[in-house]
Amino acid sequence: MQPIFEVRNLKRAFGGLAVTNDVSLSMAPGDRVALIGPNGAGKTTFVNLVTGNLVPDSGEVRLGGETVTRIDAIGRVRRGLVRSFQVTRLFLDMTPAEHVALAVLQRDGRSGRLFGNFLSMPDVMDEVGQLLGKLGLRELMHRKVSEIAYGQQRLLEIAVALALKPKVLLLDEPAAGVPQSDTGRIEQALADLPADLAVLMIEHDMDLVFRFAKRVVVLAAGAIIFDGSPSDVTQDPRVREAYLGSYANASHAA
Ligand SMILES: Nc1ncnc2c1ncn2[C@@H]1O[C@H](COP(=O)(O)OP(=O)(O)OP(=O)(O)O)[C@@H](O)[C@H]1O
Repeated sequence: MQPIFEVRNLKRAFGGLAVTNDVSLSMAPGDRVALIGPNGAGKTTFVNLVTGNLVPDSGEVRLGGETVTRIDAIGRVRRGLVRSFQVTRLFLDMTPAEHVALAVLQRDGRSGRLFGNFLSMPDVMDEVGQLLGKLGLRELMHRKVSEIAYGQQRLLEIAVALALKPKVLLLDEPAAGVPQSDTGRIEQALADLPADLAVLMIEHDMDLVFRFAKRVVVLAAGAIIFDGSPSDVTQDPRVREAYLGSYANASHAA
């Protein structure tokens, strides 16, 4: 299958430190990939380079066959490369319905109407209701974000990302900070993601990685040291040395 997403020989250094060191990666529609690696391995920097929040020193990012390396973050979102909205970027005084409605309007290029009463636009609100319903947030759609639980806020991040109709979704630790009792709902939301969506998830929780991912990519000191199946990753000596050594002593790798 043709890749929907490709990174070729991406490099970025800070000072003398090569934080992204010649990284190449490709994903096909429907892929479920976990990106793991020890603290400071360069995962966040890699995602920032991919989304257009950071500029690489060299290399290429391609989306659906088009080179997007020089296109800004908003242009990449328009082309279907979406990063999950972070809880820290949700507006506490706004409701889930408002967040998702704004994303729908932005996606459709109708953001000129942002200041209109979009809550009374039936086409928008039908979609908002459906999306929030799928994530179990329908009952809470008109509550303030500040009044809903942290796990529900994290589900709202996913709803906002899905409202943008992504082709490639980058999820940054979707279950981090969520109490154990609520992680099942996040996992269910991940399991229910559209089948043709390519998903790259950064995750420290290895149990979640093994349940979600069909493929695991390991980054260490800015370079990919493993790209293969979840069953092989634990056997790989370089991975064990770089990463899983610390995991062996804890149920959740840090
Ligand atoms: N803007 C910056 N200026 C200088 N150094 C940076 C900058 N951003 C990141 N780094 C360095 O790059 C390295 C990789 O950081 P990065 O946050 O990408 O790693 P990470 O794998 O996401 O780590 P974690 O799992 O802890 O979030 C670290 O050594 C970090 O200090």
